[in-house]
Amino acid sequence: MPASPVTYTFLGPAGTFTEAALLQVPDAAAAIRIPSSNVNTALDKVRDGSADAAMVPIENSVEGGVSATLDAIATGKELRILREALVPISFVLVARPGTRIEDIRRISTHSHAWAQCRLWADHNIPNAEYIPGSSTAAAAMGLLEGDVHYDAAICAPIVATEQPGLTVLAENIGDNPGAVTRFVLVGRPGELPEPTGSDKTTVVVPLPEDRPGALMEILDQFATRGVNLSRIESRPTGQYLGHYFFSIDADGHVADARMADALAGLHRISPATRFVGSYARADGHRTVVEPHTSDQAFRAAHAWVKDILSGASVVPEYTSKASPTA
Ligand SMILES: O=C(O)C(=O)C[C@]1(C(=O)O)C=C[C@@H](O)C=C1
Repeated sequence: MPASPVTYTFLGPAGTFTEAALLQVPDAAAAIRIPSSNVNTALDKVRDGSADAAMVPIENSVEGGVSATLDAIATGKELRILREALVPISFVLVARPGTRIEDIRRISTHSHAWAQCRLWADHNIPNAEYIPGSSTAAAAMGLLEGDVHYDAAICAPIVATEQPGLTVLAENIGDNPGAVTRFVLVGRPGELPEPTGSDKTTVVVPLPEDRPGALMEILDQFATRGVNLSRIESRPTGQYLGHYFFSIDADGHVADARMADALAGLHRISPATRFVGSYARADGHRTVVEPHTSDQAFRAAHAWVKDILSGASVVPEYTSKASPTA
């Protein structure tokens, strides 16, 4: 990324959970921040150079993967995930002053937010019709603009705090109190973030067709090299029925020998495999490395093969003692 000025875009407007994620990036508060109305627009701004990076949601602990993001980074001009951010999610119900819960006939919010408040809504506003919104904050701000056909919105508490024109009718209405959404900062290909020992690598692997055991082969590339997976999802490519790609997060950095070897294996099986990034984990968990999959073990193994090719003696001592023919 250029030194300065940095331009970030994010799923907006101000007050979204995505903006909260962006503000975790150390230089974001002082940078130029441009809201985008959806994930595709945000990523296109990165592709065409009008933004240096975009913060977008990728995974929710209740709802799972954010399809719009998974699909957008799997296709089109290549992008790279540069870092991740975790945001604890809690929702409030807001309306214009004077509205009572029993008055609500129509309610708007982002589809992921709605999915996380469904039980609460079933119990408390069972007859309210859901109107999809482009984000939680956009739904709330719509109430202030007046030109909307809904009476209430579900959004982050900060929107209600900063907008005196909104009344909070209910707090903590999420069905899962511990809900967390994972966001990623996406930029253009360039220098990779340094390995930290607590990293994640994201790849997109199109499933080879008409090949029995192809998925098993893909998983095996990670398993035999001791690489743990933290997320794997299949998504349709959109080309035709039955054509899928896998979006995978694996523990470790492409600079780690075992990860590089696993990715090379994926490329052999599925040459259209897309590397989406190696970046520091937000939770700081260190990658567990078995001794036989360490960088040192890979170096020793490669040196051994090199010796074989050069004609050097490569018989380990214990074999010569154990074998009567040695
Ligand atoms: O609408 C927002 O505030 C967003 O940042 C989007 C989003 C999402 O896509 O999941 C982010 C976190 C919440 O889970 C709900 C909505």
